[in-house]
Amino acid sequence: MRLVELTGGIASGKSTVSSMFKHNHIPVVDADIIARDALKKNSGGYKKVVAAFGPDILQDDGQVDRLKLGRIVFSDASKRQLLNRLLAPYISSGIFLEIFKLWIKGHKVIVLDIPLLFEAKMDKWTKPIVVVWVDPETQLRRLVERDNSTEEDARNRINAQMSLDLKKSQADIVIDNTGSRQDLQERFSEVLSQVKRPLTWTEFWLSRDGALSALLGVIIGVLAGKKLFW
Ligand SMILES: CC(C)(COP(=O)(O)OP(=O)(O)OC[C@H]1O[C@@H](n2cnc3c(N)ncnc32)[C@H](O)[C@@H]1O)[C@@H](O)C(=O)NCCC(=O)NCCS
Ligand SMILES: Nc1ncnc2c1ncn2[C@@H]1O[C@H](COP(=O)(O)OP(=O)(O)OP(=O)(O)O)[C@@H](O)[C@H]1O
Repeated sequence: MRLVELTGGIASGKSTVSSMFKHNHIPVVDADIIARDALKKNSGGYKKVVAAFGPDILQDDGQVDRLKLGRIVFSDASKRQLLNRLLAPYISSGIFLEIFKLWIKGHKVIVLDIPLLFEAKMDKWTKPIVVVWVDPETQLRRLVERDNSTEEDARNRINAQMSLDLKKSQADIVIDNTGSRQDLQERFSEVLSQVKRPLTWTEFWLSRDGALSALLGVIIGVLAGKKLFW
């Protein structure tokens, strides 16, 4: 099994690239969706976060007001660390469960869309690491336009993450998404062929079919050994 990491900065274009993978029938595990589930009303993460941040972060319907919580954590590093610490176990177990479900189905290449891969030190488990990079001005402009947010809120969110240049320096593959969508599509086609190249032996043994072949090999070996000795 090949675990391809797709990461980058906020609004650098990860979701846009992950849609391209899905269009090419490669499954994507989206950590943002798992993190959203971890904050849904009455979930374990929700209870811990409400206990720590107080009922002021709730909407009238009892759900977490994400905009409000975002304003709090993206302008205060210690509160952000607290939120990360409370949700981390739910997010990592959610990611693991999704990978396991896809493994059971026999998928050999799985893309993990994890924005905070490096910050969470999860980068040792995936290969290759694909970083979607944009220049800082484009990132700020796209973030403000997409979220209809103030420039100050957008800057706070960008500054809450490790610098995109540092992430780029640790990538196996860089997708520069500063240009047009057409440029991105062309670069994506090159990346797709790298991601879909044949599995290495190690990747094969880690896939469901590889594990079943190994198990079958062991069973045959044991049976053959018994026949020889009895
Ligand atoms: C603070 C929250 C409620 C704000 O929700 P909101 O709907 O406004 O944003 P959303 O969840 O869509 O995140 C958008 C982007 O913000 C960035 N981001 C999210 N959480 C963080 C964080 N703790 N630190 C730095 N950047 C973050 C990511 O690039 C993400 O793609 C939410 O982001 C959250 O619960 N964050 C903590 C969980 C987490 O770490 N999520 C990232 C999964 S790896
Ligand atoms: N090459 C491009 N040209 C113009 N707009 C783009 C391009 N790529 C992405 N966008 C737009 O930029 C915005 C950010 O992209 P996207 O949502 O894919 O980023 P992201 O990295 O997934 O963000 P987040 O970290 O918040 O999840 C979106 O509105 C998207 O439509």
